[in-house]
Amino acid sequence: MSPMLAHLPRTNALTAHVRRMATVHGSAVKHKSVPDTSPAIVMLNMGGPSTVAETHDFLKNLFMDGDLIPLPFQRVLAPLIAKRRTPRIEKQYEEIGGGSPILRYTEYQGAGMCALLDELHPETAPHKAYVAFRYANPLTQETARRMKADNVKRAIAFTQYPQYSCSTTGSSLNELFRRGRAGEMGDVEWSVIDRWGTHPGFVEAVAQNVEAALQQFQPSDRSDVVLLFSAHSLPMSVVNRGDPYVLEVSASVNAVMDRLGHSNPYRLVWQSQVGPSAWMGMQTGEAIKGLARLGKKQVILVPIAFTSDHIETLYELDLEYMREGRELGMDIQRAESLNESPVFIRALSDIAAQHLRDYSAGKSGPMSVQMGLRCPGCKNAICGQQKHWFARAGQS
Ligand SMILES: C=CC1=C(C)c2cc3[nH]c(cc4nc(cc5[nH]c(cc1n2)c(C)c5CCC(=O)O)C(CCC(=O)O)=C4C)c(C)c3C=C
Ligand code: FES
Ligand SMILES: [Fe+2]
Repeated sequence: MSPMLAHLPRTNALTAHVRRMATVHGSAVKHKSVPDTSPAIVMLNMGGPSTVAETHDFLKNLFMDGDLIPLPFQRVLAPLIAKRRTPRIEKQYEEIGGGSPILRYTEYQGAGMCALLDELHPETAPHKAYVAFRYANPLTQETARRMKADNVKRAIAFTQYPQYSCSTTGSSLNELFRRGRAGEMGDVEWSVIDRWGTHPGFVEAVAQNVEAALQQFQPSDRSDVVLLFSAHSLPMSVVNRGDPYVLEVSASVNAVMDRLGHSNPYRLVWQSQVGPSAWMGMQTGEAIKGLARLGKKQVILVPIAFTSDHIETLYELDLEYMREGRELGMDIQRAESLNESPVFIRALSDIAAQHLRDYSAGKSGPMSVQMGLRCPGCKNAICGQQKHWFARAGQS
C-alpha cells in the first residue's frame, strides 16, 4: 500500500464511522453545525431516478439540457423524446432494483469524505457536503436554495466525474454559474475541483477492484485475462469540437495499468450510445463479441468513468453484455464500482484537502489551468461566461 493510504481506516471501521457521523437531511449530508468560514463541498453529478416513478422527470431534465444534447426546438422536442423513452428506461430501473443508487452512494461518499477531511484539514473543519445533481433530486436549484438558507459563504464545486467533459462536468458548472449569477445562493466565494482522473488514490481504488476481480480466475489463467475498461461514450460531434474527455479517460486507464504493472492485456472501449448519430468507439458490446470470435474468452469489464453503480453498470454491463458474453461461452466478470470503497473515499478527502491547502496558500487559483481553456470548437457562449465567473472566484 502506498504511504498516502497508510492511515486509511479499514472498511468496517470507516463504514461505522460514516454511519455515525452522517445524518442525511435532504440534499445536505449534515454532521455538525457549520461556522461561516467552513467551506461547503458541493458534489456535482448527473444524478439518477432514485425511484422508478422519477424516471420521466429525470429523462425530461436530461433531454432539456442543451449542453448535453443540443436539439432544435429543445423545449418542444425534449418532453416528447423523454415521454417516448420513459417506459423502456423505467423497465431497466425496475430490473436493477427499483431505481438508481447514485444518490445513496454520493451521500455515503460525501459523509465519509467530510469525516476524513475534518482530520486532514482541521483549519476549515467541520466540513459539510451538499449534493447538486443536474437531472434528478436534489437538483442544483434546490441545493442553491439550501446553501443560501445555511448562509454558506465559501464553497468548493467538486465534480464527481473523474474525467472532464463539457457534456458532464461542464454542464453542471454551467448550471451552477446560472444559479450563482441569478443570486440564488447568495454571496459565495467559489473554487472548483474540476478533474482528478489520474489521482493516485482514485487509481489505487480502481486497481484494487480489478485485482479482486482477477481473483475469480484460476491462478494459471490470470495473466491472460483481458481487461476491458468501459466508459460512457461521447458523440463524435463532441469529441471533434475538442472535448478533453477521451484524452482524460485514456490517461486514467494508462495510470491504472501502470499501477497494475501492465500485468494483463487491455483495451479501452465505449458504452451507452444513444440515438443514430456517430459516437466514440469501439462499442463495449461489439468488443465482447470480437474477443469471443478471437478465442479470448476470459474478460473483466472495468467501469472507469463513474464513481458508483448506475443503470450502465447494473443493467447494460451486468444484465446485457455479461449475459451475451456468457452465451458466447465466455468467462466474463465485472470489477466492482467504487461505491463504498474506503480507498476511494480517502482519495476524495485527499483531493479536497490538497485543494484547500493550495488555494489558501495562493499556490493555485479557484480552478485548474486546464479548465480555463474552452474547446477550440466551442460555440456555447455560456461556457465562456462560466469560466470567467469561476476564475473571478465566483463573485456574483
Ligand atoms: C462520464 C459519464 C457520462 C458521460 C460522458 C455521458 C454523456 C452523455 N450521455 C448522454 C445521454 C444519456 N445518458 C443517460 C444516462 C446516463 N449517463 C451517464 C453518464 C455519462 N453520460 C450515467 C451514469 C447515466 C445513468 C444514470 C443512472 O442510472 O444513475 C441517459 C438516460 C438513459 C437512457 O435514456 O438511455 C441518456 C439519454 C449523452 C447524449 C451524452 C453526451 C453528450
Ligand atoms: S463545449 Fe467545451 S468549452 Fe464549450
Ligand atoms: Fe449519459
